[in-house]
Amino acid sequence: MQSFMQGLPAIVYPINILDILIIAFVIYKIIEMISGTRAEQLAKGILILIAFSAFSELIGLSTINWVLVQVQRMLIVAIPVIFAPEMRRALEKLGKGKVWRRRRVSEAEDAVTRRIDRIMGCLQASAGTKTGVLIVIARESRLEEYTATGIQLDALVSTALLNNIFVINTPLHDGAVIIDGDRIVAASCYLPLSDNRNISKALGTRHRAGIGLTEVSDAVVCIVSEETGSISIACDGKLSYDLSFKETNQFLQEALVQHEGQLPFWKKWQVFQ
Ligand SMILES: Nc1ncnc2c1ncn2[C@@H]1O[C@H](COP(=O)(O)OP(=O)(O)OP(=O)(O)O)[C@@H](O)[C@H]1O
Repeated sequence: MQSFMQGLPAIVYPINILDILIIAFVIYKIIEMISGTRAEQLAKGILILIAFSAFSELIGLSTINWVLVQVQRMLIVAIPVIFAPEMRRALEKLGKGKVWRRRRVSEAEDAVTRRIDRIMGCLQASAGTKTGVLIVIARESRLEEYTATGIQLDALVSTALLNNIFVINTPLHDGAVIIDGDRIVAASCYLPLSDNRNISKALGTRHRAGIGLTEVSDAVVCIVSEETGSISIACDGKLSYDLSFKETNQFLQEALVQHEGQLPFWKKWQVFQ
């Protein structure tokens, strides 16, 4: 503690305040990122361990303190191994930032609206027949890693084709369809499952996979439940559950048409995909 105090500058310059504010912001973001995940429990456990270790040193319990210090050292090696998937996810979230997004061709509003109508056609038909559906609509984040897990299609988006893909017991019905622009890029794709503990247990893996992808990308994911026929949309790691047709349409319009309109002018020019 004393050495820490000695390390502090005698005069506080604006740069020191900026330094502290950046650290505070990073800690806040880490807490926000791990909240509701397995890592939250681990962080609490480590804090308790550090508190015990400091307390044992303070009152002179040298053997206990030695054990606790060794455990902490061991954790430095164990944590990256145990939490490799979570750390990968956290880095992916970091990469979700605008810096890494690709440039896209801007589309006319009516072309996006027409595509939404075709997707809505499939969602409505599937909700009626209680057919499980998982449709990913790409925005700016790159999704090649996920399209590569499925069967490549490169077909124009149409209600008939989407309906056909999700017919139960057909080769492509399992997994997600990924739409990018006016193309169905792939079907039967595997998406990363969300490990958020706050997701209702009533929702199964289809919903968890939909939410999972939106935690690591800016894609919008439409889900129809096979059990209830209800339509949900996952976006930014959150699920809007049991939406009416009107609400679904409105959500997609806002997420896709208005999103397109909000792009700064330099993003509307395609350079390289
Ligand atoms: N990681 C994944 N990526 C893509 N699709 C997945 C993934 N996990 C599950 N699915 C799809 O979800 C189906 C299983 O759905 P499950 O019944 O577990 O989920 P659910 O959310 O309860 O959906 P429903 O309400 O439709 O039953 C699988 O057959 C598969 O098509």
